[in-house]
Amino acid sequence: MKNPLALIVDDEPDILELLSITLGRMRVDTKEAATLQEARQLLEDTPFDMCLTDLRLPDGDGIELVKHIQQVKPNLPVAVITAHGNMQTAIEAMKAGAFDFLSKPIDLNTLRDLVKNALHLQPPAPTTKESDIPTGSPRLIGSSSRMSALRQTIAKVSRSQAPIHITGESGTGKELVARLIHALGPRKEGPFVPVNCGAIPGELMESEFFGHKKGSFTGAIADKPGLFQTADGGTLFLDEVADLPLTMQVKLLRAIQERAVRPVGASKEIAVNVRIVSATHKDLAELVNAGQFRQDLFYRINVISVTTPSLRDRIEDIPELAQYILKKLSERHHVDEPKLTASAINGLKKYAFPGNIRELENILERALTLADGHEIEIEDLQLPDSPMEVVDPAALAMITPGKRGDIPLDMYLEKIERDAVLEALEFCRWNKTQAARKLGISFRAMRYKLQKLGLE
Ligand SMILES: Nc1ncnc2c1ncn2[C@@H]1O[C@H](COP(=O)(O)OP(=O)(O)OP(=O)(O)O)[C@@H](O)[C@H]1O
Repeated sequence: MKNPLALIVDDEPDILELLSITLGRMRVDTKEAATLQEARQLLEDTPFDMCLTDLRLPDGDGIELVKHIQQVKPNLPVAVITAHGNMQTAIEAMKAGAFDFLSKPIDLNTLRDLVKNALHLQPPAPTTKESDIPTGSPRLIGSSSRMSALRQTIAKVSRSQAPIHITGESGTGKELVARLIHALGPRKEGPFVPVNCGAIPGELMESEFFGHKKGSFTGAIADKPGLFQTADGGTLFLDEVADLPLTMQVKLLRAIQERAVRPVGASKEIAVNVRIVSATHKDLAELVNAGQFRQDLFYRINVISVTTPSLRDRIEDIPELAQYILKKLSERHHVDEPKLTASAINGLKKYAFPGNIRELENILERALTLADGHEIEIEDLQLPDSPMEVVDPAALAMITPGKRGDIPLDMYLEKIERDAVLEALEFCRWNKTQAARKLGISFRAMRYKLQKLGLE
């Protein structure tokens, strides 16, 4: 089999030599160019598998070459070599289409990882096809133009190593998108490690992220690897990144920039090779303006941004999504898959879905238990008239468990749910994570309930 071929562009002969020897040992052949002009010429008549370019070249800027490659060979993975600590240009290059960067002085392990990643990159797909998605990965349902555009973005960004920030309302599929980006990229054999930044108690945060040495604090009975080490070779998904306290934001930025972490109580740093994907339903730029999120970290994690559309913005996807969810639910509950009547579908299309697809899942799960027969009627959906309306507190106070009287079932159940949630929150001094645990529900489900009940 023929060796892969890399184009290496630098005007420093020592660096070219270092690159060609290292790549040669990995059985990757190289062709060298010392200027932009030479690189452009070689690209015209040689089919390369990857390109590695310095940013400062005698006749121009390496970013120009990145842009040129995006135009003439958009499928060719290109990485840039930057001066030490020059994160700004590294970010600029990734925004222009570079899949990764390497800082000087060149660390050979990082170089080898980068080359392996480049050569593993899948042939590009204009859209993510079912066949590209490894079995067991979640599916992204919806044929609307918004979803087709999202699929194309996922296919494109999954090939890059650049940090991705996903924004979108609650329940719109941000974690699902993060999982797909991982599953379609060169790190798919590595771990995908999701972490809910809002759910880790402040005092444990450093040790959770970076690990700790035995005896470094009371309760540290053994060495423990942190999330960065667990995600080594794969993707670390920072969900609800806006909830990170400022002190932790500084430490995180350092770990991302240095590509190394120091476990609590350890004297040495450990190198980690992790791709960062983050998400939040909050407006990070606004939090930066308000001084609640560090601008430097914002720039570092938001190199490429992806937005998940709300369900209201893609109503046409509701029938397909609803049927897909019903199929999953019926399999899980071992019942026949029911069909939605036309009026049920109409009802769903008119509903505002503040909790998006997660709310659709909850509505359908409840409907599946309520419906008798093979059809789900609009009544089985129990759609609230005004989803986010906060119920009159005086009316709610009249409701006591066990005495429903003439009170509509929905309102009655909501009151009981609200009381249970409030009781747990008060018991746990409004610590949502502990309250969720006490109620036996996930943190996500808790957040959804708080929003639904107007308690946030
Ligand atoms: N396009 C889609 N097709 C199929 N299922 C979807 C789609 N989008 C979201 N889901 C499902 O909806 C649920 C919520 O998605 P997910 O947890 O990814 O949302 P999220 O935006 O990360 O929510 P949050 O902001 O609350 O963390 C999951 O069960 C997910 O599988």
